[in-house]
Amino acid sequence: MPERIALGADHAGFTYKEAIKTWLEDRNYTVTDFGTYSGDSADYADFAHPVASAVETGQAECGILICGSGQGVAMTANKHQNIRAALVWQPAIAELTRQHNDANVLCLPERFISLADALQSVQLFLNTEFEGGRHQRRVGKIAC
Ligand SMILES: O=C(CO)[C@H](O)[C@H](O)[C@H](O)COP(=O)(O)O
Repeated sequence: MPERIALGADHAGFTYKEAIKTWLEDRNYTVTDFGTYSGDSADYADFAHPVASAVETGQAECGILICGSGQGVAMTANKHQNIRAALVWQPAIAELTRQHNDANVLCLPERFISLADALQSVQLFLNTEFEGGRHQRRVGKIAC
């Protein structure tokens, strides 16, 4: 299970990023926080690229990104090779995207998910194994 987590958000994900960071640190995860560091308006790509790069290079074992809808950070992170960034809007999807997609970046929409569901999604994302098997074959076909 991952221990080193890269974290990032724009202004619309800042509040949940801070809550998720506290949740992770309370559980002894090693967190690298790539910002943003306030609620001032910011551009999601400026945080999604560094998080995706950290996962790509192995600095972090997985990433968590938050913006208003989750879409901007997911689109940005998925531009990176070997990144499978999953937009998650309820906890069951977090579990499923680990089991079936071997997702390595969790993308959350702060404006459309409760904090309780976001934290439960983080917990499931970090503690669910990839099932492999037929899913490994399918994941292998994603990269182009
Ligand atoms: O990428 C997004 C939308 O697809 C994110 O939700 C952003 O956080 C959002 O666009 C920010 O919007 P704002 O009006 O600048 O607060």
